[in-house]
Amino acid sequence: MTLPTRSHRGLAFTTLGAGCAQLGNLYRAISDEEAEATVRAAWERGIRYFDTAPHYGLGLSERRLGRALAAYPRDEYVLSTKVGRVLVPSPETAGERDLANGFDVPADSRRVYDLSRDGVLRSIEDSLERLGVDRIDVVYMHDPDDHWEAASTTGAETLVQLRDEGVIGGFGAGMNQGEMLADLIEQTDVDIVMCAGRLTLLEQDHAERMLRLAAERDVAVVAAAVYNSGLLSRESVAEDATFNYTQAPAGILARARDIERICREHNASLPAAAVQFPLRYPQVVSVVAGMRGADQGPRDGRAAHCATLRRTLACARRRRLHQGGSMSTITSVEIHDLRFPTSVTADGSDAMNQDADYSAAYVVLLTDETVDGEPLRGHGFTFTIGRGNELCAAAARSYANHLVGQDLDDVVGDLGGTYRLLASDSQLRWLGPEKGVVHLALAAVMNAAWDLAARRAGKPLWRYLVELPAETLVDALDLRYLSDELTRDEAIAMLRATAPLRAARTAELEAAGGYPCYTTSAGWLGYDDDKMVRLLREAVAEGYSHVKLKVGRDLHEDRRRVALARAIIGPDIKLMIDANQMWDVPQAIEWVNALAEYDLHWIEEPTSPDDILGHAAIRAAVAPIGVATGEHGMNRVLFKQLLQAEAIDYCQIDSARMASVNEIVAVYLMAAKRGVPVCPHAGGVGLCELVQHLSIFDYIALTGTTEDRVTEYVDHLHEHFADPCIVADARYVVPTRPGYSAEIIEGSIAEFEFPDGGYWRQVVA
Ligand SMILES: C[C@H](O)[C@@H](O)[C@@H](O)[C@H](O)C(=O)O
Repeated sequence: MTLPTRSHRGLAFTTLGAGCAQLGNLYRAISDEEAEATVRAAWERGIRYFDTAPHYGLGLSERRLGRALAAYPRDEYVLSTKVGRVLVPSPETAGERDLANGFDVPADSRRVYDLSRDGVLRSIEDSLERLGVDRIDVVYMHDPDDHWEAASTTGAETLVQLRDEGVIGGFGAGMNQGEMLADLIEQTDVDIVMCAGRLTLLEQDHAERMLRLAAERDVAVVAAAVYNSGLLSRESVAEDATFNYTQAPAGILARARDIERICREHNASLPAAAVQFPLRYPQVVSVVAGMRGADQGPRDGRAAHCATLRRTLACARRRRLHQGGSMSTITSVEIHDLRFPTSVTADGSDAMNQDADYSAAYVVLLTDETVDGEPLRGHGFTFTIGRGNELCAAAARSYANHLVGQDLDDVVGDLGGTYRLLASDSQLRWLGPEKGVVHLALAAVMNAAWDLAARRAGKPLWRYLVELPAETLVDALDLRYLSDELTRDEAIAMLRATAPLRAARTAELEAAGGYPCYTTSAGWLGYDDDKMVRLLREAVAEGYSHVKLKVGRDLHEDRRRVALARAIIGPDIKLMIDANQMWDVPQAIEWVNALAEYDLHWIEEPTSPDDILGHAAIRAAVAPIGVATGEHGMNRVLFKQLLQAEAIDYCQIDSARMASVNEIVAVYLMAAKRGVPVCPHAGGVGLCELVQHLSIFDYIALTGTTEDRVTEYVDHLHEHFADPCIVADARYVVPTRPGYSAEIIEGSIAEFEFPDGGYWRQVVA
């Protein structure tokens, strides 16, 4: 089995390559057997890219590597060597050792720098012979720092010719600097460059231009000396470690320790992170690391989630540039498992969920910034109904930890990047993907990130979204897997089209008293008739035009309750029913039609939330009663299909199940394109606080209408929020305070934290 490969111009490089200077007795002599065992161990580890040079031990490395590789099929590995230093016999020094150049070999030849046509041809001919092969895949000009003229003319021209003749697969240069490599990419026809010690955890500045040009010109990059000659090669940075071949200066040691700490916080090994780091650049095809002995050399090992690590390290670097000064970061995260005992009073009860304790896996992102003297924080949560909330809390911690230590500008200035950083965690993703506990947890963390962004901007979330440029908002969205339904350009065009209308729409909505809502508060299945009737009467008095009842346990009972409700609310108020996934498709059709005489507006969640075609079948069979679903819609792809299959009349996104604005606005756009009203789900703790922002955004930035649109409202638990939603005259009053209205007050956390909050301790006692 080989390590993963990255291909470039027909050559498949394993992402880890073996640097073979040690085979030439670098610093100390090794035996031929040891050399062979080293190569064998690399092969067994899956390495299929080997790099050598005449310079390494005056040809010894090439000879040993050639002998060891003869055991393997030539087509199965990539081989590179170098030109520039031509070896010429030196009988006068034959009795000495080559230690001045770092190699413990007899100095029976010497190096003459020569990138003339003859020099290059001779060097390659000798290398072919020493390696015992008939072709070399890649030839690098070796350290041409002082030989620009020859490298860019005769050197490059000769190698182009050899490439055309098929003697070599491709060519480039290998150097300890980025600038000249960039110049070579710009001015010659190189295929690949090897950059040593300048594209590492500690150093990237000198590689920036090279990387940019390599991307533009489709030139591959190999990173070498990624430990900066020792400093990053051990789990802990040693006091006497070397940096680029000399004793590491104090400043460099401090930076390396900084990185060591960050690695530790991300549960990553420092050497593994050093090897992984350059591979984050798509231009990099391989990291070449030195090998010695069968048991040594680089291992893929325990690497961090690299995207996180990379961002964190970039942040650490910027912090140093700011000299510890003005930069703000996410300093820590708090996670709370909050459970409110709603099952005691049957609030929230339905046919499927009879004893819901409305719960929140609540996330607070803490920063070292203040706004008007108050600490800036981001608050978010996902909603569950009790048991299992601890799983969401644990998963939320796994995600939120990625953000700790990150620059606030990075996190809130690029919420698309932040989302991708978390959603693409290559290990957590496996637990979904994009569904279940991990996705709920992602929703909690991203809700907190959006809250943070809006608070920092000093705007309520709806306004923050409305005022974002179309491209910026679209770049924050997750449009992956949606392009067959909605392209980036379409999304931008839709948002741009409403830009001139937004100010007027905002004023209209405010003048109208806010966004219309319906109430479910009277309709919980565990309420007796008296309570239902009382609450329905209150709803009518408060001006609701729509109310919803839970159904689905007993048809006989449902007929009785629905008839009673209709009698109380009269003929004009729209009545919706909600079965919370109780039925199979035929049963749903039968049951709904048996209640149809009570003039129903929609049937919600008639069957499995995943059954797209089932919803379509029900819709066809119960029309004109509409079909609504979505509170258990796991992700944007499910909504895409519900829309494509024309399976729903009302789209009920859930603000704490899909991964926040990044996913939800994508669904809003798809629904708007198809003309399907979005009527968000909000039967839970805190969901009303969130969805008001989304509905208002929908009105102002997308649809401009409230026709046939109502957002759910349930009158529970708002007292626990620092900025509770306000509903008056059956409308969500447009919120004005900064953020996503997601903050839960300290006292409620102390009381309802599970299992140690005041309330729960008392229950257990
Ligand atoms: C268990 C919950 O209260 C659900 O019944 C609730 O979310 C409901 O489905 C709704 O539509 O509000």
